[in-house]
Amino acid sequence: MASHPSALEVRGLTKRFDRPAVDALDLIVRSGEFYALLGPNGAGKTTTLRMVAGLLQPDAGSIAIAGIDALRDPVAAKQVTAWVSDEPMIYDKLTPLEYLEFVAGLWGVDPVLAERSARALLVSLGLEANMHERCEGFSKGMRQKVALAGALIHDPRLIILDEPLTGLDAVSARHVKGLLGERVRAGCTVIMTTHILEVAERMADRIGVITSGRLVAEGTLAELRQQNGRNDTSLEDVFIALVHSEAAAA
Ligand SMILES: Nc1ncnc2c1ncn2[C@@H]1O[C@H](COP(=O)(O)OP(=O)(O)OP(=O)(O)O)[C@@H](O)[C@H]1O
Repeated sequence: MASHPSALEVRGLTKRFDRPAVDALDLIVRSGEFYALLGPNGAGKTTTLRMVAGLLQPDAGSIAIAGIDALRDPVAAKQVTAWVSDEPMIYDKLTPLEYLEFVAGLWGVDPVLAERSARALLVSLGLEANMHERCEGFSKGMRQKVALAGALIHDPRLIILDEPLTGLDAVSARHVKGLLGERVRAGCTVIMTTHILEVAERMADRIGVITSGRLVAEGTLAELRQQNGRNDTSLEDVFIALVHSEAAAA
């Protein structure tokens, strides 16, 4: 995957419910970058990512993950992709270690390697002390971290996260950010939605802004500022200006 220039290439992606949620969206995320997908509530971020992750069938368009046609070959695409939703689903009766070993087994990861990776993931997410406790007593934040570890256990090259930091305390958020930063430095690609603009500002190589199912701005923070003639303002100011101007144009 590292050899393919784009980790994700979406063309004309469209999904309609009672009205268009994603509207002929074109989006390219380069291999090895940390890409933050921003947008107001209902902009179409989750719908886009659910289609990319193979959980929702598009009405039209194409999705290529590291050059793999994800609509024609969803299994190959999923093999290199992690999906972390904002509603973590884990097995309550298992301990985190058992859960990770179970997920690794589904992916066919060698058991010795799986146990080593599982322990390393749980340690880096601050769950070392809870490794052998059943997940049923865990808080939402702890469950979120177990779900994240489960999504990373098969060593995916493209990591897609929908609001991964919501509900996490400062220490847990730091663990998650640290882990994602590490993965990017190791050559993985991260695509993340967030309403925490400060995180996008600090972590993202590039930022895309979606409103009404379309990409309305994209670039580094410096480029977004420049495009908006706001050279010394925060991402929050740029974001609000963008969303206002799109709403006014609609
Ligand atoms: N299963 C569904 N059935 C009907 N409408 C849906 C469904 N899922 C999403 N939508 C609609 O599609 C639009 C885009 O929703 P989506 O969840 O993708 O937005 P979002 O950008 O992720 O928003 P948020 O920031 O609030 O999570 C919204 O109008 C939403 O109501």
